[in-house]
Amino acid sequence: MATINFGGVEENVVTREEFPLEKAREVLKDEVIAVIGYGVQGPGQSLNMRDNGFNVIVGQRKGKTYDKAVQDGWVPGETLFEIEEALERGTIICFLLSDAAQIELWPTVKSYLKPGKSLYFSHGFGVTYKEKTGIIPPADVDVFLVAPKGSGTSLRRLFVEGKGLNSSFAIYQDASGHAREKCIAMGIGVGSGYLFETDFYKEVTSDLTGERGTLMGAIQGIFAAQYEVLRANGHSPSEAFNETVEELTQSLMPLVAENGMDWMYANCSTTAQRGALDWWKPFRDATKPVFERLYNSVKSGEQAEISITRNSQSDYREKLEEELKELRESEMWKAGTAVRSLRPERS
Ligand SMILES: NC(=O)C1=CN([C@@H]2O[C@H](COP(=O)(O)OP(=O)(O)OC[C@H]3O[C@@H](n4cnc5c(N)ncnc54)[C@H](O)[C@@H]3O)[C@@H](O)[C@H]2O)C=CC1
Ligand SMILES: CC(=O)[C@](C)(O)C(=O)O
Ligand SMILES: [Mg+2]
Ligand SMILES: [Mg+2]
Repeated sequence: MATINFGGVEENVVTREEFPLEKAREVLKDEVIAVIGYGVQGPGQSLNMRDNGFNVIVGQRKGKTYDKAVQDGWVPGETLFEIEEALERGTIICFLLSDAAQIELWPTVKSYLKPGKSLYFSHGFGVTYKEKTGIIPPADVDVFLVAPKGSGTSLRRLFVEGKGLNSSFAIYQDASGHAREKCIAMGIGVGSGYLFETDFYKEVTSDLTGERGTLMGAIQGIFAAQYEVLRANGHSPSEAFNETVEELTQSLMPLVAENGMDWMYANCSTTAQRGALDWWKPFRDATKPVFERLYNSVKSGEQAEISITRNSQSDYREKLEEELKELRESEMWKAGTAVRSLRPERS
């Protein structure tokens, strides 16, 4: 493992240089990797592994996503199966159903986990909250996770562009004595940039915090707050949207991604820099109590409970769709649709 200094703290990470694809292929050469579920992570991970030369099959119940798998080149009866058949054939079972659906399917999955097989997750959820999920793997299988730090959609896109998403990895149970190398080989296979080590509990608590926080929840909250203030003060939707979202995603965040916050600042006016440097701390102080409340709610298991209860309801998809529609049809995001359609490359 390479030891890298992350802002003063040394961490061990696995890079593609030290664990090249050929090594990953060698480690997994006798394995049949069964990707169960073809939602968001399923396609990204299975297609990347297939293109990387691994022996991959997909298990998906019939329906829209099954059809999508066929369109993506998975062949019924050869590389695409009903879930139970894929579970039977697979030696590494990648449990990539939604976290709530994993609970329902667990008894079935468990019945196929013969000694020597491996159980792979992309989230620490099921095992960490085992009192709520009932997911308790048998002692004679390897259990590990690789959690790409981003959407399965980006995992695939970046792979196709020759780039990668960073992933965390963790070993929960090493029955064979080879869990670690199998896990890292899977991480390389799915198209990770570098891999950093964690445990199931830390993965799930940081992940639930991140997606509720700056990655998804907080960002929408802060966008909405600024947009509303601008609109209340007479600014047009176009002006408010551009000054809240479009400039961030199109101009400034790519600069942050490339070289960090200070570099983005340095590429803006001194007027902007003066203001940003004065205002970031008040925003930090105002939101920190909310982040603390969020973290405590994750830590206590409350967020997992909500997620399981809500996402296990039979009409959860319709309800999610209603809430997404409310966002989509808010003035801010309708303005966004119009703004995007006017981007030169789209019009
Ligand atoms: N969405 C993402 O990009 C990310 C997801 N993860 C984790 O990866 C895992 C998979 O998540 P997603 O890809 O988002 O899942 P998803 O919500 O897209 O669902 C995956 C599949 O589950 C199937 N499914 C749902 N209910 C079922 C049932 N009762 N029986 C049989 N099949 C059923 C659906 O047909 C779908 O193909 C989760 O543990 C998630 O936390 C981790 C990182 C990012
Ligand atoms: C994309 C990702 O990593 C998330 C936000 O944690 C998720 O989809 O669960
Ligand atoms: Mg995540
Ligand atoms: Mg997540």
